[in-house]
Amino acid sequence: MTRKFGLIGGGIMGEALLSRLLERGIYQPSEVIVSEPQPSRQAFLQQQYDVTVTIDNSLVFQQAQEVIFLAVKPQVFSAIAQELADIVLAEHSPLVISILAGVPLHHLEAAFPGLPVIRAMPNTPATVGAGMTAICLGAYTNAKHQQKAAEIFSAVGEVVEVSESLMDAVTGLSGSGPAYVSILVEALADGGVAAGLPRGIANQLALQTVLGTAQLLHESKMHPAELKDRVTSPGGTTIAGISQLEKAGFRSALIEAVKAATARSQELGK
Ligand SMILES: NC(=O)C1=CN([C@@H]2O[C@H](COP(=O)(O)OP(=O)(O)OC[C@H]3O[C@@H](n4cnc5c(N)ncnc54)[C@H](OP(=O)(O)O)[C@@H]3O)[C@@H](O)[C@H]2O)C=CC1
Ligand SMILES: O=C(O)[C@@H]1CCC=N1
Repeated sequence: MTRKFGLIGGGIMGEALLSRLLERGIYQPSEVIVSEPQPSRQAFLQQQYDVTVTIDNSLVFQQAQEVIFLAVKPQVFSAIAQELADIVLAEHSPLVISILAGVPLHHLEAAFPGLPVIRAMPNTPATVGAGMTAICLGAYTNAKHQQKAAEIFSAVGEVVEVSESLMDAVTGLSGSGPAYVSILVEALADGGVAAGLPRGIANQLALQTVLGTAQLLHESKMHPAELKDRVTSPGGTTIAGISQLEKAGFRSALIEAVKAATARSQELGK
């Protein structure tokens, strides 16, 4: 049986990628093997996607001819590297793609000697095809590997290539960003409830405001400051709200959040 795509770690991000790759026909279920330790998760992945699921990472490593996709927590990376250390791949040289926060190319390349490695940082909107992924290329990659990674991550959203020195900052911004934006949506809705709106309507207003604003910025290519100015009437409601945001350090809180997440990504790679 020829497997092309091996996924190590069938959790949130692994499944997000897998589901879109299958949906897009980039891989057929019979070409995919997934390793996952949790029995209930194994059963779910097998039933939902009709892929081969195993508990054995070495089987994935040995069988996947084209891509080994690492989607485990960074904290289990060294255990997996040890587990796979003695396996020699004689007949194929798969591209290893890692989405592990913080784990640098030189650690990945040491764990998979001689194999082409790409470090990537996607985000959870990948689940609905609206992801943002940054990739950086390892020393043993060529244009074909670059194209393969671009094909995989294009299936779940937009892709940019950056130098590795920027990957921790990418992680702090777009990798972690969906959590910050979710808090923003939740807090906006809470504000609406505080101002007297029923919860359901407040949630709908908050979500559509964030979605619509992002879409408008995206489609118009308008600078965010310009859109802010367009909303803000002299002596009006918006400037009253913005004054409060500035007083509470809203901008600074977001800047510091991205910096803290970047620093944590750097720590995870040590
Ligand atoms: N969540 C996010 O928004 C993003 C996450 N990432 C990165 O993606 C990676 C995965 O994150 P996420 O999907 O959120 O995490 P999850 O915990 O949802 O997924 C990890 C999966 O790996 C499984 N696993 C644990 N140990 C092993 C092992 N030894 N061999 C094989 N599988 C194993 C876990 O099983 P079990 O649950 O039983 O432990 C789990 O199903 C992380 O490195 C993270 O930094 C990158 C971008 C965004
Ligand atoms: O929180 C984390 O560590 C991962 C990496 C980016 C998003 N989630």
